Amino acid sequence: MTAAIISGKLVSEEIRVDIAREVEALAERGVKPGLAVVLVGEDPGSQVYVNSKEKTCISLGFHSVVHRLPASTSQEELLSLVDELNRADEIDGILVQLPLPKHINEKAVIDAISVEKDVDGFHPVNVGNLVIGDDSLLPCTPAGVIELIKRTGIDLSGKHAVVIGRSNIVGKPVSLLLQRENATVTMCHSRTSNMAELCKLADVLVVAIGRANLIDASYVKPGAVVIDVGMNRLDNGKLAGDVDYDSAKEVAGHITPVPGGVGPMTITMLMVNTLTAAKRRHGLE
Ligand SMILES: Nc1nc2c(c(=O)[nH]1)N[C@@H](CN(C=O)c1ccc(C(=O)N[C@@H](CCC(=O)O)C(=O)O)cc1)CN2
Repeated sequence: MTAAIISGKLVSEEIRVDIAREVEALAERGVKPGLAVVLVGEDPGSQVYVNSKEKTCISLGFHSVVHRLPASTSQEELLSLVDELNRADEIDGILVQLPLPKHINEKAVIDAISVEKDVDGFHPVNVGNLVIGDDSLLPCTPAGVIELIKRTGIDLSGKHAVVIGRSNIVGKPVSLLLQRENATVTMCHSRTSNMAELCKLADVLVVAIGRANLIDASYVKPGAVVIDVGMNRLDNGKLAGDVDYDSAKEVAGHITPVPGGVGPMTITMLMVNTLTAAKRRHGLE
């Protein structure tokens, strides 16, 4: 049996309809959610993602500001812009596109963003709140992963989830969010010796390891939900996930494609966070 495809594109469209409706309701109360995106340098991938964020903001009726700065921008100049955006009344969310040029300390920049406007969910206070289970702005890709699993209708409670990858922006937060849903979570990484054996036990397998097509059917328990967070650009220019889709889909129950799976959810959850931040700032949540 071939797996059901979990389309991040379709789920994104559904969520965006709800967001647009909420934006209309907020407009009646004189509130327009505002997102500021800061891009430093000319990385082609980042330019595409930032353009897409700007377009999505506009299509949803958000106030959108994009600061495109040269690669030569100093850390002080960037911190001064963040400070300005922290104080700007029309801005509810701030996102500094990563990666930043090497001469800028990413942590210093993330730490400078106001916790309430940190729509990336990367600020240490938001990360800490995620760890202790308090309300916080959640990192967009991990939040998108959970949303995609929930929309399969499968209850995560009591399920065994295996997460491959322990990065701060995907693996660790995904594992915390899965635990929040009462899943039993196993973390695998590059030093895990019996990875295939552990993956084979997973009801839900989330792969964020950054190696194209590494996970094939031999890692997948029959009927499992397979979520591929990988985005690897191949020499032929094509995008490949970390999961060998054609092989894994023959064994999995549900699977996300790349492109069109987790990727589109990253921007959608950013819009959800911006809406949440706007409602909170205006006491409307
Ligand atoms: N400050 C941040 N920087 C970065 C983040 C982030 O969440 N915050 N994530 C990534 C890039 N990213 C958003 O910024 C992002 C990546 C991919 C997609 C997406 O829709 N991908 C498509 C394929 C697009 C393509 O062909 O290249 C898909 O998977 O279908 C959206 C957003 C790093 N930086």
